[in-house]
Amino acid sequence: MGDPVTLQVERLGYRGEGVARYRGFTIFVEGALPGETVEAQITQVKRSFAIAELRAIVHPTSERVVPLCPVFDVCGGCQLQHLSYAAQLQFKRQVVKDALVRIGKFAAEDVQRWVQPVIGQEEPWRYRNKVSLTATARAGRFVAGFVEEGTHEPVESTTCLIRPHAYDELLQIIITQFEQHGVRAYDEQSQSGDVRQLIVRSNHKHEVMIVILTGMHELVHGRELAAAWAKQMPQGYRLVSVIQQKRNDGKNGVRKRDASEEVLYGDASIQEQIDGLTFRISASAFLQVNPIQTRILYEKALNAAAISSQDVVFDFYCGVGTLSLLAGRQAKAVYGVESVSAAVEDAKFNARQNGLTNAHFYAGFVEQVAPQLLSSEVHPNVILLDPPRAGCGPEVITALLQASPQRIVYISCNPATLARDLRQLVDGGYALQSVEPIDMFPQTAHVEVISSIVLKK
Ligand SMILES: C[S@@+](CC[C@H](N)C(=O)[O-])C[C@H]1O[C@@H](n2cnc3c(N)ncnc32)[C@H](O)[C@@H]1O
Repeated sequence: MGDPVTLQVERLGYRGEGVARYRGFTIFVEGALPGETVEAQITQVKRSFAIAELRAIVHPTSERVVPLCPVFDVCGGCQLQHLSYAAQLQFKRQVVKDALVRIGKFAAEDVQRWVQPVIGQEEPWRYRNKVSLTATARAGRFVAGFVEEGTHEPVESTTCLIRPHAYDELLQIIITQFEQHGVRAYDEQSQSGDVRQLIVRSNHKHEVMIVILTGMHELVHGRELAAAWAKQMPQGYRLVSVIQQKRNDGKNGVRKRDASEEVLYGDASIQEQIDGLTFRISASAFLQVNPIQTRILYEKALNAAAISSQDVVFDFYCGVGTLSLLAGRQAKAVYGVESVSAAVEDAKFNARQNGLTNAHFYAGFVEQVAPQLLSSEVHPNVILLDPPRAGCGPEVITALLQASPQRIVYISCNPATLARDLRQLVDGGYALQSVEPIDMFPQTAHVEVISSIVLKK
């Protein structure tokens, strides 16, 4: 503890930190890159690993680049801005391969064959269509930003290179008006103040939704502020919705589900177009955050699913029905399941507004709905899975194995849980055909993966 050490960095850990060996210990050094010799100081020692703080780079790698963001060192939003984009993509492919070998226990030669190169983004900056910023009161000021890694503290910055340029001006307008009207950011210490989170989302037409997350109380001046923002939008942008989401934080900070929503301006939702279909998205509903890569993600997923007009498709974890309806254009029928009830209402509305009468949506947890749906008389040939980071879990996989569809396309944002679930599917009689990683989150350590799985004859 406290020792200064010189380390040879061997690889990147899955969170993008440099990994080195020192006296039998694995040492994680944030900011260090593979192939580098660095000086670091040990700051935490655990049983089998230690954490060290980077002090100096003795020999940098040729893949090191200067991070463009002024707060890259502290902000938890990006982890890889110091690594060339080509090397970021190689790293992400390796993360997927490692998870399949270590967690999925698949043979390295098979994994090498299955895992394709990562599909990168031509312009890997300013790609997000949504930001969720944590708000805090700091020296009497309203601060909102991505949090510092491992803390709840937002990092203050006037810009962010993974969100649209116009958001800089937009957020400045919102925050200035909050300050002028005495709307305060929530202060954890005194447990007072109004705004806990600020969410901005926009679509390809540059229509904007602002969501203000507060406690259960009324937001004083909320409607006036929203109307004022509508008149001050950055050039080319139009405000279409301002929502106050009220949440009651239960004991020990556990968030109770008795949230309510109030429309302070415009509509309760925003619309987005994907591949010729129009989707309504409510404030609490999920939408992929990188619209350019999403089109590729869906195209690859649908190719892997190879849906014909005879196929019955189940889309588990379906959000507002984006993939379900794209699949529904080709299928005999599609059935979507999603836990956020507002998203399910959006999905039903989206089926109607796109004239797709063969799509059906159910609200509930896949763990509970899937076994019922799969034991009913509707038999799926194709199942699409797109779970959150936790993956599907054993009950869902067991229900899938019993239903035995011919094809499963599993979209995952977490290679570790994907590898765990794939192992169960393969042991249950499926064969893994291909694993296509796609970079939905350039500059971060996250990677999205599309896996194609077929029932063995
Ligand atoms: C990664 S998103 C995918 C959504 C959709 N496929 C898309 O591309 O927009 C995962 C979705 O699963 C929902 N979800 C999370 N846990 C769930 C569960 N246990 N059962 C049903 N839906 C769940 C989330 O609300 C979210 O909409």
